[in-house]
Amino acid sequence: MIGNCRGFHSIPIIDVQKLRDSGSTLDERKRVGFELDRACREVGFFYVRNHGICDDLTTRVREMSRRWFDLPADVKAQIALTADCKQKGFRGYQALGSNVTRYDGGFQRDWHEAIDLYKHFDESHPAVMAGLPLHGPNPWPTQIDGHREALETYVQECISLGADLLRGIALGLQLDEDFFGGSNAGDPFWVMRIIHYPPLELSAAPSGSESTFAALMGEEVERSVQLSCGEHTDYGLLTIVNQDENVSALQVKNSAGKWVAADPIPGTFVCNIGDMFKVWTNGLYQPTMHRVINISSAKRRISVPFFYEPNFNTRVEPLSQLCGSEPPRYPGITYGDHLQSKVFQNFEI
Ligand SMILES: O=C(O)CCC(=O)C(=O)O
Ligand SMILES: [Fe+2]
Repeated sequence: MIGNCRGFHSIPIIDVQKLRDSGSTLDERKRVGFELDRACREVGFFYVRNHGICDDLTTRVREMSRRWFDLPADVKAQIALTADCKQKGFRGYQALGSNVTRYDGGFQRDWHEAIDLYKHFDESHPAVMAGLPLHGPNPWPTQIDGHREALETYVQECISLGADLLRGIALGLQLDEDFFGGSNAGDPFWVMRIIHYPPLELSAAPSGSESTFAALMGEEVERSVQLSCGEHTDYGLLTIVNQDENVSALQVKNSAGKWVAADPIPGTFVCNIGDMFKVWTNGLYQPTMHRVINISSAKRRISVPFFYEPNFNTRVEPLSQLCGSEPPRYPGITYGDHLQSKVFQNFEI
């Protein structure tokens, strides 16, 4: 039951006000759900407007993070993700070039620095005491006044928006409106990456400046070419990206292999679906390949993707109503196992 035609050339913009409005009718929410469902089948990306997160907070999160990345390397290193952190929840700062994108038979270093944060667990939490993988406290950045507080508020807002969007998508899939709540994704094992992409230094890139530039502007990019973030799909359910308003860098691949720009649109977030939707919908929704190339100007770029994920222990399996009479196309998977298999390969530190 594959209903997607993915030769898109643009990314739809969806007004999600009715999903947030406590006075909305089920029919009104279903109408938004149908638009989301169509975007998920045909593109895998969509912009949301009237999402309810105030622009001031969204901008403050980026501006404070920009100032944080300006701090000296030794200060940033105070919250560095080190080999030791792998035992302590995999959170922290990664310097330029320590993050990698894996390809068959190799990897490519991404040209960005970042702070990774996850759902927070105090040291005394039983899951941390028991040594559960990826469970631990967040090393919140505290050097810029108000940064931590802004990030914590922003996380709560993203959880609330993510839950609203997932209720809409559930309706679009003709599932119970609360399907993605409770033991499925009602206690999301969220991830937030705060990312700084300096402009790509083309002359320093491995295959030489002019040919590198030509390759970056063309449809195919050689693996040796340095990218801000290599081509990938996201691991979980739903990603909500807060990106700088004046830089064009995020690109989305359509079925013809063409890259479609997901440029910032003021007042919106660009959102995309991840691998877990592919499994739950038995392939009806396919996560779309995307990459980041910051070459548009000498400007650096800040983006803060928030990943709304299933609960850590959720078993994700193709839904029988989406399999019809066919056997499921994908094996079931426990979200926490999938996350570990991905995260443990992401760093060369
Ligand atoms: O920076 C962006 O726009 C998106 C980054 C991204 O795709 C990711 O971190 O998964
Ligand atoms: Fe991504």
